[in-house]
Amino acid sequence: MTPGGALTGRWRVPGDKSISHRAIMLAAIAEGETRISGFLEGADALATLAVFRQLGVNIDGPDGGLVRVRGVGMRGLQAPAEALDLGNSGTSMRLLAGLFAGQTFPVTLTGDVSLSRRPMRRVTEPLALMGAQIATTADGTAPLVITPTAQLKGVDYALPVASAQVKSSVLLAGLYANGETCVTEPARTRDHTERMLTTFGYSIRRQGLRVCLTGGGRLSGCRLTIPADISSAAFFMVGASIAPGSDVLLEEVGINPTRVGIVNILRAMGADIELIDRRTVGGEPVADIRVCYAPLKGIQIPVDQVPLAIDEFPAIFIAAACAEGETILTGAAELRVKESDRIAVMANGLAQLGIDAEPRPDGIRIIGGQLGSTAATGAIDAHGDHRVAMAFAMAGLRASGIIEIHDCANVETSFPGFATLAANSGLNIVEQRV
Ligand SMILES: O=C(O)C1=C[C@@H](OP(=O)(O)O)[C@@H](O)[C@H](O)C1
Ligand SMILES: C=C(OP(=O)(O)O)C(=O)O
Repeated sequence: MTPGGALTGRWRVPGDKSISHRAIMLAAIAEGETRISGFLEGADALATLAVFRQLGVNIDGPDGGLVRVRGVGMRGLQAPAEALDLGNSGTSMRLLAGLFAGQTFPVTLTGDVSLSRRPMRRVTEPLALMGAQIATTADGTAPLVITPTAQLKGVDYALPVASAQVKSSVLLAGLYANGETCVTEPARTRDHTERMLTTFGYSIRRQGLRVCLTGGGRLSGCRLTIPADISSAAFFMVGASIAPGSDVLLEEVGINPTRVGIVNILRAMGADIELIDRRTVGGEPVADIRVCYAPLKGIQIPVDQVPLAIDEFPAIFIAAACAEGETILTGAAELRVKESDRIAVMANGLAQLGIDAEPRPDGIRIIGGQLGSTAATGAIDAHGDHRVAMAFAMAGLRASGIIEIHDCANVETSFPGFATLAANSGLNIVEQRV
């Protein structure tokens, strides 16, 4: 990365990762065919797709974001010949643990080094309350070995952490359980599972923070269009906000209210963001997002925005480094159990660039205004975390020297083609494969 530049132009970032996973899962167990467009052809979503092929589901594509799934119905999945490797994808492992808990065959779920370190008891414990039998390592991590149970039973579960993955895991198991399954969240988290179940014709009841469904129903294949991923758009929203002269239009981005923390937080910092032509695509609200450069100021990030921006904090920390004054994040301990410990890894990277960043158990304090004014240059270790790598790429717009980002091949998990798109939009970035 050589310093400087501005972002300009209009483009569509790849499809939403969370929605792509769910589209394949529900299409596979639906009756009839589902045609999906806008599917994310990134490693995480492809891992979910490959799993269902191993379970005997006939899937065409992806081809230019188009996927055709011939659903096998609730009871049509077949035993896989070997363990299912989910790579780097926490969403795949946690949601599939729920979906597979109610099957009649055993399944083993494995992942890469990062995924094998992440906590899985948050799903195995509520699933055990439903009668599921899932073994983890002594540390509560993958591999997950799922042994079939005669019949799952519904549960009324209060989530201890605000996690859409845990909520979704329990709801997917609930499809196979006797009676009603209810989940109550401590704070609203992304609701793509609930929306998509509705799109596939499954009845969901929501009251405030509580969502319920009754097991034993069926899903009907449908047509789905997946919006562009706001979590991928976030890097360009931050890049355009921090680089003078920037003016970008990000097309057809999902603006589900459970995902718009990045817009709310950047606006509170003074960003110039306009949501244009709001409409609904595939059961999800979308808009074109225009972002122009504007000077940012540091803020205390409202705690209620944390679940709504949970994957965007690496990018937000770069915005904070460029803002005037200090930014404080609290209530975000979950960041420590993502693909990397995003508080520690980001604090180390910011320190490497000469920025004062004080990590805390549940957040961080960042003193802004230093990027560009210090000898902001150096080698950053992304620790294999796609979002850390892309966040530091955007820092290049304001750094005073070359930034080298190491261990960043996993960018492909959520954003295939990121470096090319970023270079075409004005970032001075060169990809080197080792
Ligand atoms: O349900 C989902 O698709 C996701 C939920 C979030 O995880 P948690 O449920 O652990 O907060 C998020 O970080 C992840 O990238 C995707
Ligand atoms: C946390 C993330 O994904 P996952 O949990 O699916 O690995 C992410 O994409 O930032």
